[in-house]
Amino acid sequence: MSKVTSALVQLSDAWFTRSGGSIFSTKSNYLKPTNNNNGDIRPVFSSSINYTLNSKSRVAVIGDYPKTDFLSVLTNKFISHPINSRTYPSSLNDPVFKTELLRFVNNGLWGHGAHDSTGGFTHLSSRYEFFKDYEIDEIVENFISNQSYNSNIEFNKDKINYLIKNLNLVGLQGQFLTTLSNGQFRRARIAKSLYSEPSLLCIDDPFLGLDPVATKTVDNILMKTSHDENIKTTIVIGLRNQDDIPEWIDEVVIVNETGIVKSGRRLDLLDDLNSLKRNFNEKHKILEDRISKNMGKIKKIEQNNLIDPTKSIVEMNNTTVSYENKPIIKDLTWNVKNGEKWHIRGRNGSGKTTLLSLITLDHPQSWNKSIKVFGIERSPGKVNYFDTNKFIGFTSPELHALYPKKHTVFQTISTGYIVGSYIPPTIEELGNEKVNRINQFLKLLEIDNLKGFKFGEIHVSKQKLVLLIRSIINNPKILILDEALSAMTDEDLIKGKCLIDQLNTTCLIIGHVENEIPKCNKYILVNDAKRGKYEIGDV
Ligand SMILES: Nc1ncnc2c1ncn2[C@@H]1O[C@H](COP(=O)(O)OP(=O)(O)OP(=O)(O)O)[C@@H](O)[C@H]1O
Repeated sequence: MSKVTSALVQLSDAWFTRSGGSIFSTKSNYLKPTNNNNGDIRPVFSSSINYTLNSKSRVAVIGDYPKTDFLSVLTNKFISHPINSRTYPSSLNDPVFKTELLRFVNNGLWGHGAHDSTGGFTHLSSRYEFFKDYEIDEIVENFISNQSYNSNIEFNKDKINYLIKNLNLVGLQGQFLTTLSNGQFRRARIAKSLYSEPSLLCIDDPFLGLDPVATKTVDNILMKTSHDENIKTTIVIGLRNQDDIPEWIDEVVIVNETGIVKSGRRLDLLDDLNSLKRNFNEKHKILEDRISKNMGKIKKIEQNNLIDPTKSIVEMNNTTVSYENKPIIKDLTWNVKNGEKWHIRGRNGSGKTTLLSLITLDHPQSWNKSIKVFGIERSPGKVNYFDTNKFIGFTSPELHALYPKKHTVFQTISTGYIVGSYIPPTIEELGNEKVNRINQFLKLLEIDNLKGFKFGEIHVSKQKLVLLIRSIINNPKILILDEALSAMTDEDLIKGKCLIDQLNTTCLIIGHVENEIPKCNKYILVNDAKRGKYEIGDV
């Protein structure tokens, strides 16, 4: 019994549903939930769960998307059946007991618009200000300490300085939140969660979209917090089967759709963890073969996309972009030829997204005569937003977070035919040819069964696949993929990569994780430590 006293979460023969339903008898003879395909009342896992999470234990939950479900179970997001099969210590009645789930991708189920699933805000750089539907901006330091909304709460300057230093946010404290890069914003969100010291903090994919240095930084602070007995927060992280598990993790819980497959000390389960990775690699290979064969058919759809490889598509000639006199892009001379596939490299905050937003005219400083896109100089009268973007396909974390969740998958893809609007055209407006093309892509990627589902109702990974199809549906001359394949499941990732590999469109690709990057033949390294010096080469 002594363990129970240190238990933070206790699951005893517990079943879970995403929302309330009447599948359980209200009497004591509780019924096993039926898999009746009836929306939310299906159980989250197909078997019951027994598990104890002890206070200050260092745990990683490993699995494909069920790991997110398991973290949701721990943080009280799902309903337990019977109700008392999940218990927290008596301190649950204590107002300071708090659980939090931090996620970096919004699946649209728990949040809308610029709000994300944890009630924070979705990163929305100034480059995409036109997406904003209400004012969300605030200073980084206030965001972390929650000052903007409650200036009466105690402000612990030492703690904030410690977090800012240890999450490498020095110099950014006074910057507006919406101006942070993706990686900077994710670190700020981790700082905010750590600042509020919840009793239990579950972080799903804590290293998502981080460069190797930032990954180490985040790893370090999570390790320190986990070991520091003066900080009451217990940290649980969610990782995919193929991810490396940090050494400071003592305990792992391997999950799949059925529930817990195995749990125990990390060092005792090394064989199981290695076999998960091996399976992942083998499955990856088999899937790659199958999908790439299937994807060959895309060539047929794309055959009229003839390309002259000698033609320049993007030219920058000594281009400079500055924020408050601080250059982010400095004297850049860059030439992208038709059909080339570029990997845009560089650390978080180095300026990769800024660079690409110059091309789409999303950046206020894109009207710069040193830039030519499709051979046309950037000056008012010569180019306009709509004509330029007619030929550019685009997907990014910002677009994903803010994309309306209420349209069907088919409608979502159909908006790829329209520049600057997210209102889907009618079938009549689309016409047969476009309707067929959408259907062909849905079929090739084996997601035609999702066609009528609402975008917000499908899994995050499938949402990313849908946005990828949306970005290529109008046969773009330039395809901009900003972290397009991150946070995808194994199978969807391979599908996404194979799809991009088959296209002969010019591609500009941002991605930090090697296996999430489609084949590229060129790269440019944006180096924030050496502004004005760019490494450009063949891959
Ligand atoms: N309006 C602004 N004022 C000041 N700094 C800004 C502004 N907008 C962006 N920045 C800074 O410009 C830099 C480049 O941001 P950008 O989003 O292009 O980086 P990135 O390389 O794409 O990063 P990540 O890999 O994290 O997505 C960042 O350091 C960011 O804080």
